[in-house]
Amino acid sequence: MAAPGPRSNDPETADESACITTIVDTIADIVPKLRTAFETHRSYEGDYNPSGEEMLAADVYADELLESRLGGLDCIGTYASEERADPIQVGTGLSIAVDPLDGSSNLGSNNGVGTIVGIYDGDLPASGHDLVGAMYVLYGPTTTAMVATDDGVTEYLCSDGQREVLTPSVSLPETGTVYGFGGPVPEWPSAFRRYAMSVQRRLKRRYGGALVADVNQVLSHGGVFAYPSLETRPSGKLRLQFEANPIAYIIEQANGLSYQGSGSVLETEPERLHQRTPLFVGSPEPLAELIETLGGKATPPTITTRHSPWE
Ligand SMILES: O=P(O)(O)OC[C@H]1O[C@](O)(COP(=O)(O)O)[C@@H](O)[C@@H]1O
Ligand SMILES: [Mg+2]
Ligand SMILES: [Mg+2]
Repeated sequence: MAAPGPRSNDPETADESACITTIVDTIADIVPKLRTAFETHRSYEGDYNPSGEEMLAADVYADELLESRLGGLDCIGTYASEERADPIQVGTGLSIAVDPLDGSSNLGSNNGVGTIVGIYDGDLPASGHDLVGAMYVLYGPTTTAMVATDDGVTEYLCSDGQREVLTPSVSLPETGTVYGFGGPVPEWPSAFRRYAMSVQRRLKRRYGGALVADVNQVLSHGGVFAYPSLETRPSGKLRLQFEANPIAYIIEQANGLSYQGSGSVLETEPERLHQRTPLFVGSPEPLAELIETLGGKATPPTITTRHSPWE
């Protein structure tokens, strides 16, 4: 068995734990407002975000509401969002990187969308190893929140501005039953295509076009999510700071694995705030097979977890 990864996420301090709790409570409180905005902010505004994507009115609304409420917390020093070119200083404390509305293109078709928050102890762009916590909200038939700290992953039901525990300790099964792969098949790298042909014989296809909703399927049933590099997107589509790092942290804290082509997503060198990365996350067995197929060496999660699948 290969040695564990070179670095681990430092356990968060009592202040960081308190800050994470306040962030989660604040987001639970604004969920009803966000859901209402999804009904009334459905048009494209003609403005483009730093990744060159046209923003929905709901993208802008969610970003402004999250900036005002999270940026107003005493424990937050920096607010950054995929909708803004640069981070903004809002005080002293932790840095948060937010995808205010993930899966925006699903709003018009009334499919699942989400919000992703990475909570870093360090200046942005930061390493995944600077994460002290991460969460996502999934706006589906019900609204749920998946919250990861170095104590593990807890799922909450968000209702009427409150949250209640739904799953106290989320842990991925060794193999699972679903897969979701993004991007046009003809543009996949040949090694990934070989892997996909193999996996689809054993797992059920679950792909809906919103990272949070697709990853939540994997966390619920076990399996694998992938958005690989493409011919037209050699660095992949998903953003490291706002999407890949927080999702990889949640998955690894739930005893799964993440990979980006040469190692754990959390090992990726942060170069630019809006840099993109290939993203592979999921249960240990399908991820180990994927890593080997892509020419890598499956190693244990890079963050120490209480229930490491490698013990
Ligand atoms: O439309 P595609 O190529 O399937 O890409 C889907 C991916 O793009 C995204 O919608 C990008 O996120 P945003 O909507 O926040 O820009 C992801 O949620 C999803 O995984
Ligand atoms: Mg997104
Ligand atoms: Mg978004």
